[in-house]
Amino acid sequence: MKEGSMTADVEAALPAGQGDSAILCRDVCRSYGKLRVLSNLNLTVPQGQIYGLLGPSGCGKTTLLKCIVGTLKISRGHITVLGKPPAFPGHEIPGRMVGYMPQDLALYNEFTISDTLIFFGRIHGLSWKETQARMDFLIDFLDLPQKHSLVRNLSGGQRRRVSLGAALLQNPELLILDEPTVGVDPVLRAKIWQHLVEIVKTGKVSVIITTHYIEEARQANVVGLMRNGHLLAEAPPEAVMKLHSATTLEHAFLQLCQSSDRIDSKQDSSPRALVLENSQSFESGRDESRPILGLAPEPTEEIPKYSADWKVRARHVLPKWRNIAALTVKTLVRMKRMPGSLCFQFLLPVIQISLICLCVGGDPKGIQVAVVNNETSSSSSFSNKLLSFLDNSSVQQVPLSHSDAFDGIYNGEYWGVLGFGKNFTSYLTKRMIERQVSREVVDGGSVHVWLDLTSKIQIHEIPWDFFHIVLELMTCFEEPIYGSKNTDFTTFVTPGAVLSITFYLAVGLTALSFVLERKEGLLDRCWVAGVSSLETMLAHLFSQLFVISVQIIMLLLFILLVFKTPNEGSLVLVIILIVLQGVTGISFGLVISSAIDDEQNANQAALGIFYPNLILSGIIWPVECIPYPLRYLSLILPQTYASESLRCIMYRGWGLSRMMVWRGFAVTLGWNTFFLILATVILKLRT
Ligand SMILES: Nc1ncnc2c1ncn2[C@@H]1O[C@H](COP(=O)(O)OP(=O)(O)OP(=O)(O)O)[C@@H](O)[C@H]1O
Repeated sequence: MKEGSMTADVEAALPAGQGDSAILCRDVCRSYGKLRVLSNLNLTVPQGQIYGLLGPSGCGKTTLLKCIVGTLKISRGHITVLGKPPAFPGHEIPGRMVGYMPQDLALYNEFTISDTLIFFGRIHGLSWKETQARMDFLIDFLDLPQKHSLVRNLSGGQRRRVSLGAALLQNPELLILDEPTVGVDPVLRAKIWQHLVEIVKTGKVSVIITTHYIEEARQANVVGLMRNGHLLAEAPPEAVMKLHSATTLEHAFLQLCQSSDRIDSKQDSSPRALVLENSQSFESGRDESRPILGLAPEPTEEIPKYSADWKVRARHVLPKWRNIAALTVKTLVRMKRMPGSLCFQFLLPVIQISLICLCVGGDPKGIQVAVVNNETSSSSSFSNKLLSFLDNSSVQQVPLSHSDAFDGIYNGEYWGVLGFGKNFTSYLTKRMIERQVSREVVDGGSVHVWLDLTSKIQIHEIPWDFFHIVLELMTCFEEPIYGSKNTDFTTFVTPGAVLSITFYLAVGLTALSFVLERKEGLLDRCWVAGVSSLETMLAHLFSQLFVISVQIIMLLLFILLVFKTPNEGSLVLVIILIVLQGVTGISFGLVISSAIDDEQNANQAALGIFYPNLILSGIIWPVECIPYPLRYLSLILPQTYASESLRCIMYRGWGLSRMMVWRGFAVTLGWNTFFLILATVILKLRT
């Protein structure tokens, strides 16, 4: 009887019907994999009231709040927030209508307090004047330090207050605060509650707040006790205490939990007992979705149908430049606050290309070769003439006796031994004059070469020099059609290396961007403020474009002016192709960043593709040398045709009318579009 009248009290205290509710959750279910966190949950937040959501750690409060603001999708049921489901086209939830303070601090550490508030002000479309006025109020109200203080230098409690300030900034109609009073001193805690009580008085603002300090929730108009993913009670705090004759809210909740445990154990142990209990107690055999205390959803409650015309839907999908600008400025401000890292990013490509130009493709120097010359030392002897042809900057000739030369090569002192017989000149002359000579003449008129072939690159230079001499004697090289006679390996490698450096630095710049922001709750916070996945992508693209533009300018200055790499073609085409490759790198980094949650895995993914891509793209060795099945793979990679295209522009002076040139641009643009769409879709699917 007592309980029956109490339920009536509760019903009178709570507004009924959807029209009066700020938030309605009906039969809401949400799981993480196999873990069911919200189970047929029903919750009603009355309009213009404070709703205290209480419950033990891990019961699903944060998950519920994320579903309410639309950053998590529910697997069943429906949620209405301020009249429409979250993320419904044209609805400003997520957006300006909701102020969300997540449990994580979700603040940019490199920002000052004023940067933080200006950033959120921009996203909410506040004017400069409005933002400044609200900032002054919040700094005073939340007792914050000077507005130019960096967030990373604030104490834990101060950071929480900045986070609360960001949620209150735009005077939202709905405030969702996940443990705003943790780490806040009792005086300020009281002040925050007083502020919440004041703002709901107008009847236009509704608040849902979670807290671990159960007693402070007595100031809420309604409290909801959550346990195991559903609500045990939903009623004004006084009603909850009265029902359990408790003097404190904490005590009342303890009793509710115990009643709930008793029911659960009875249900588990005996299905028969359940039937018996059903007729005796209002608690037993209870439908999980119905709270022990409070309003249960009306069985006849209808789910309204919502619709939006195509213009609203289109506007909802299209990116807002205001948000892109705010996010781009945010990234640039963060970069400015890390000058060391920015300088490193600008210098790294120059260091890399310089190392490639200096260390790859040059001629070997100072290779020690033992020379055993058994001919007389006359300068007219063929052996001495041949030896004088050897490039002495590459090969350092060490005249030795036969035994010393072989001892030296066995001890690793020399890379080879060149031997000339006693009668080398006369035998060689005979070989040249006579058509048929004996084996002895052939042998005596030959240069004998013994090599240590463990270092191929150096030793190949020795027979190459002889080969070269013969070639020079026998061949008449006309002027080359493309390139120069002095073309070396560095010239071949440089265009591909420039593209590859630009691509990988861009991957490195972006691969961690979402990973860290997601981990710190910054992505969620921005989404609740109304930023879309596409806007996040585009903003990252634009801000990173600034970095890669500086990198590309420095790279080009170095390769063209310092290392004198030839460029016969249009510099504009060269720049466009390199920038587009940088964009490919950024968009690939965004794919990694949106698909992977963990820094280590994101780093591994970025590093893992580096080497195979470098080898397969024909950057350090021509594609024509790659075995066939792998060659097909090579051709679809983003840098294979692009490197070829850049070489054609720079060394052949070709333009876009040539297939080998436009093909590189087309493939690069194709990859850019694919990666950007993929990253946006992944990011959207993962919220
Ligand atoms: N991203 C996630 N992936 C898998 N499980 C998760 C994830 N987020 C939360 N959970 C699990 O869901 C359950 C509810 O978590 P939630 O953060 O909603 O609890 P809570 O009531 O807010 O806890 P607290 O008061 O400690 O913040 C926990 O068991 C948690 O481990």
